[in-house]
Amino acid sequence: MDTETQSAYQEELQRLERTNVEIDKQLKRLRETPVYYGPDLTEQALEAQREHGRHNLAKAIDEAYFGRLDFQESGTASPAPLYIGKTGVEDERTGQLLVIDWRAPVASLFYSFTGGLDAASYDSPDGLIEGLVYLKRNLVVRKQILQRVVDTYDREADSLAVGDEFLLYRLGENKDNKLRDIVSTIQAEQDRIIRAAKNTALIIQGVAGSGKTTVALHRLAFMLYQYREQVRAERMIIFAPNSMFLDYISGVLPELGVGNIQQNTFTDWVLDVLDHEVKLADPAMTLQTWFSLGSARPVVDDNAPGRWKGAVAFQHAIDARLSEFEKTYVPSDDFIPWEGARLKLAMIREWFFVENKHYPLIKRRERVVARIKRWMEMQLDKVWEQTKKKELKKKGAQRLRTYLTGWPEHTAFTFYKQLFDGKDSASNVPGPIAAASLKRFKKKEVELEDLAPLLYIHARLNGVPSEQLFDHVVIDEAQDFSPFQVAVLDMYTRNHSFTILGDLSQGIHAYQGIHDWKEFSSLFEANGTAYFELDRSYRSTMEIIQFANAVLERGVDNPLLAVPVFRSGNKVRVLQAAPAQRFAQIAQALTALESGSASTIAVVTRTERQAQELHEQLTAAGHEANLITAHQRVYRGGISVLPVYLTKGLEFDAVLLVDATAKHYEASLMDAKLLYVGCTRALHELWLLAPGELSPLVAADNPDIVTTVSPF
Ligand SMILES: Nc1ncnc2c1ncn2[C@@H]1O[C@H](COP(=O)(O)OP(=O)(O)OP(=O)(O)O)[C@@H](O)[C@H]1O
Repeated sequence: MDTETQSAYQEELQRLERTNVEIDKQLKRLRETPVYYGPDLTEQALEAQREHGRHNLAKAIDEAYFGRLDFQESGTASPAPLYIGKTGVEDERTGQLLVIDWRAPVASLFYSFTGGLDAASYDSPDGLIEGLVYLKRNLVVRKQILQRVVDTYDREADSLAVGDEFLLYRLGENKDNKLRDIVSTIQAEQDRIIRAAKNTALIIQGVAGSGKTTVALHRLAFMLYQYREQVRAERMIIFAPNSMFLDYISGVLPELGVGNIQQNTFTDWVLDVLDHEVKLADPAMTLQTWFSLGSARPVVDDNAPGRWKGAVAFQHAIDARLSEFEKTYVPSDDFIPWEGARLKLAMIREWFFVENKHYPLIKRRERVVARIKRWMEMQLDKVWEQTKKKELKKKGAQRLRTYLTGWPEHTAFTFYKQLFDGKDSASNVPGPIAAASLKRFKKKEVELEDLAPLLYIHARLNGVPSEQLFDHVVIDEAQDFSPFQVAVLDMYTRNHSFTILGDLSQGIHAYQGIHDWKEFSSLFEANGTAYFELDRSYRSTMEIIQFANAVLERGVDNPLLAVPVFRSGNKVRVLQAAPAQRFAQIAQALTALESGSASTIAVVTRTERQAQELHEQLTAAGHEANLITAHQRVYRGGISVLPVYLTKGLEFDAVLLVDATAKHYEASLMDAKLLYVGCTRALHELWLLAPGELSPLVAADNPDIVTTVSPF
């Protein structure tokens, strides 16, 4: 350590000790205060405050803060150090802020400031505050101990740019089985998204590893801080592609001190709302079909069932059918409960179409039927003779039952099925889709692409109760969502408040997902949506990113390429072998990677069946590995064997991509995206094995980033 670093370290050590003592003192006092369980409302509110304090201080006690920014606000005499942490801490005696919550307006300077001598500014509740930044310092504190002090900007120093040194140190670390928070190194372009206004449908196109998932989770934590009066955690939701992915990201929000946010898949959420009236066909079968090899794979175009049923045009067809249905829903006759009593059709229509117009269809029916019953009661009141009255009452009830058979009580599913029976010209469902759908519906089974239309019909028939409305919705891997899915989610979301994120280059579910973000933005008012692009990739080394970019360039027209953060590592290894050597080569490569420093390793196959077979072989050969299939709910880390399409969203220290051959990855758009997804999962090491002719998507001829030399 040079003298300057030494003195900075000493200074920070003393300051940290003072802060730790204060946090300790406050936490001790709060823990010693008996918990109030009584009925007094004021006491209850005070107890809630104390509990909040206990929770926050317990978080702050190990790691009080991670950053320092010296800022001189215009009009003040000297710079003041601001310490930024995961939660704010106040000196009880002086009221001075010892630690500033990373979500507070002033803390945004720590992230948005990118260097230079010019004035910096941030938005505060009192307007724009301007001033000069003198120092930006990163601090690593673990269990109250100061481990590292790194100055990333110093006004007095030679270089005035904010340095990447600390970021690179964090990116170079190994990963375990959970995604982590990034509060100490949020980048300026990510911070803009995290702090974007609430009532907007935010659409984010971000390259692989650009931090989309991480940023979305931080955005939720920010919203709960900034808009605490308007949003509740339990009314916010994250939609992710599968349960294993949800498990993988489940650590971030608690690390940020946020609990109770719903995390779900679109499928499970819809099935719940529909009260499990239908069940989903095994998604593993769907995946196996769409990810089968070469010519076995069905054609992906706008007539693929997912694209067709996910289109806004289908929503409009359903709208037309619902309007038609509404017009003809009410029976066409007067209601005659018994001779001598007649309820005119005009009256029933008046109740249905005028008086209850604002209710959803099923509710309207319920209200009108209740009204008819009340009308019958009134007619019966006019009859004095009790036996007669009883007889008429029975008859009336019977006739009402018959009358209502012409007025069926539809569920979303019974209504939806009709669209496919060929009698309905408005829906115009292509023959093959209708036939396949009806076959499934007989078993009360539906596919993923049926869920949005079903929920839409459900909402139109029954309305959306206010307790089912979300305050904010995050859709991760949104390129795999259809416009219809987003449109129906919008019905369940207050103020169109969305964070929609994904990467078109990773659109491997093109048979159901979008091809352009405009398919989503056109669903919202022009001034209610904002679009961001993230093109820097933080996950992988420079070599891996350049290699993966080359894969994309070979298979995709005008690809969105990732810009690597300058973190250099080992070259990507591309090793060829004879087909007969396949397993021996995989086993040797895995053993070599296991002996390195990687904590998490993925062995990536092209299909699920290959993953199962390889897992068996590896286990028999003594490797301890977890097989990941479409049904997996928990991600365990260590060595995972999985098909390439299930690696989406995950990351591993090392990736061993087997079967990188021409047979498994053709020169096609879909295969290029698949291979790109597989390659971009690697943080530090990427190895590709090709037992046979090398895939035309793989460029092994750039010696700066690729080696073909076998280490074994
Ligand atoms: N500002 C940052 N500081 C440190 N690490 C970061 C930062 N941004 C992203 N990362 C890291 O980069 C990796 C990728 O992040 P994340 O999974 O959120 O990206 P993504 O865009 O959702 O990726 P993909 O689309 O490829 O699944 C994670 O390990 C994350 O911790």
